[in-house]
Amino acid sequence: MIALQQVTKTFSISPTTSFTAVDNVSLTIERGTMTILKGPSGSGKTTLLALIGCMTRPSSGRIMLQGVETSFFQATDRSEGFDSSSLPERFLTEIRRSTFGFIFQQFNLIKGISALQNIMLPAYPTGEQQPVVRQRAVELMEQFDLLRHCNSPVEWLSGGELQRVAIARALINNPIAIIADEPTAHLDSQLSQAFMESIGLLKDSGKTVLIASHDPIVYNSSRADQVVEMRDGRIVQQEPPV
Ligand SMILES: Nc1ncnc2c1ncn2[C@@H]1O[C@H](COP(=O)(O)OP(=O)(O)OP(=O)(O)O)[C@@H](O)[C@H]1O
Repeated sequence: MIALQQVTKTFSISPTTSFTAVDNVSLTIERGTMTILKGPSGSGKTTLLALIGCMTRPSSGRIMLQGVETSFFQATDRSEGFDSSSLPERFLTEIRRSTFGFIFQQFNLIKGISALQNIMLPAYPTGEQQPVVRQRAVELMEQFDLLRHCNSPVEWLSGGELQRVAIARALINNPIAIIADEPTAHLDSQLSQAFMESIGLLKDSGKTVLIASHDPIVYNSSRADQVVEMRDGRIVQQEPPV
């Protein structure tokens, strides 16, 4: 479903110097599987997630997303898929919205608005009818046992509830894939386990899951299908081996 071919991302850090955060990475992620990126701080995990999630463009190499069901996609020869590294910006944005749901470190929920409104937020730019989005958000709140907090400002919620709001928000546009960056960084081990259980259920429902983490609870999880270890922007080990 997701294939990276010799992807490199280089940042200019001054007029004369550049830094290569992701260096010649080739990786295949099958649909409906869970892939964990592990590695020390600065090894390029977040940058690789951003590349896969169409949030930034590679300096070189190709990123292919196949079988993504958007109208744009359907108008294209599906057997060839998309090379997201060569698409114009607005198509990238559309693909990002319809393909990926994002869970960030510290969850990035907006204080002062309700849990329900937080969950609905990623759907606003799609122009979908509000009552339809609201109904879907309510259903997600029910699924994640959050209904009684529908109208609570998120600052009233516990750590576990915030985590479930973040997962529900990532699902509001019914994405094919979930991308999570260090989702357990601020959770105790019990909540981290709970997170992996929830995310494992999403995998069981057919979602592709991609997580960057240096938490052993995540990368040692029995739910992972593939663990990719990074160092200095490169893949240094992959389980199972390719
Ligand atoms: N926009 C940028 N400009 C310059 N350097 C960057 C930029 N973004 C990331 N980097 C550098 O690229 C390297 C990889 O960063 P990245 O955030 O991908 O690592 P990481 O493995 O996710 O680290 P952590 O586990 O600490 O989040 C780091 O040295 C970082 O400073």
